[in-house]
Amino acid sequence: MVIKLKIKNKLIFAADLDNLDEVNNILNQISNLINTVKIGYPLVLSEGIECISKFKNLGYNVIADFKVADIPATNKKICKITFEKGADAIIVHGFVGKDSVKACKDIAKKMNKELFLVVDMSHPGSRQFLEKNSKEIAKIGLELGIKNYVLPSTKPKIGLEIRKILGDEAFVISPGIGVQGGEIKKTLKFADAIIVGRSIYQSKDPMTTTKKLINHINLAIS
Ligand SMILES: O=C1C[C@H](C(=O)O)N([C@@H]2O[C@H](COP(=O)(O)O)[C@@H](O)[C@H]2O)C(=O)N1
Repeated sequence: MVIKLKIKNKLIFAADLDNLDEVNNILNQISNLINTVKIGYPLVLSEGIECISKFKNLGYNVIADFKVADIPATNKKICKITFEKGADAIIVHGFVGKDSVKACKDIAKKMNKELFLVVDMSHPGSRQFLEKNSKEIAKIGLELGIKNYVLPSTKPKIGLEIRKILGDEAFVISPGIGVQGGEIKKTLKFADAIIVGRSIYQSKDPMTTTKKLINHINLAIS
C-alpha cells in the first residue's frame, strides 16, 4: 500500500528527546538517511507544538504521536489542531472504540492528512488489556476504511496475524526495534516501515548506527 507519506529507507526516527537542540543535533547527522520524524509528548511538552512546523520547514514528514484517546468531539479537536500545526499524520488509539476513531478518521480525510491506528503495543503491559482486543481493534480500522496502522515489532507472531486481517492494502509502521527487543527482519515480514528512537539518539555515532539499521532493512527486504 502506498500512502501519501513517502518514508525514506523504511525508517522513521522517534525524536523522543526533551530538547529541540539535541534532536536537531541528531537530525543533522542523519538528515540524508531519513525523511520522516515521529514526535510525541516528550518533545512537544518540553519545546512546544511549534516543533511540528519546525521539522516540516526542514523538509521532514512529521508523524504526531499523540496517542489520541478521548471522546469523539475532543478527538476531532486534537486532530484538527495537530494537522493545522502542519503534521502530516497523527497516531490514534483504537481501544477507545469506533466512534472516537471515526471522529479522527473523518477530520483526517477532510484535511487530506494521514491517520495511524494503534492496534496493539510493544511493551509487556499491553498484554493486560490491549493485546486481547487487538483483532477487534484491527476490524474497527477496516470497517472505517483506515489504511495506516501501528503494530509492535516485539510481537512478530501477532504482527503476522493482524497483517492477515488488515490485508496487503494496509500500511503498517512498527516500533520496538532494538532497545525493546524487536528484530528488523521479522518485523518487515508484516510491517512496511520501522520506528526507531533510542537505538539512534542514544548512540555515540547516530549516523553509523542509522546506516547499519538501513543495511539491515535492505537485507531484510532483499
Ligand atoms: O507500541 C508502541 C507504540 C508507540 C508508537 O510508535 O506509537 N511506541 C513508540 O515508538 C517509539 C519507540 O522508541 P524506542 O524504543 O526505539 O526508543 C517511542 O516513541 C514509543 O513511544 C512504542 O514504542 N510502542
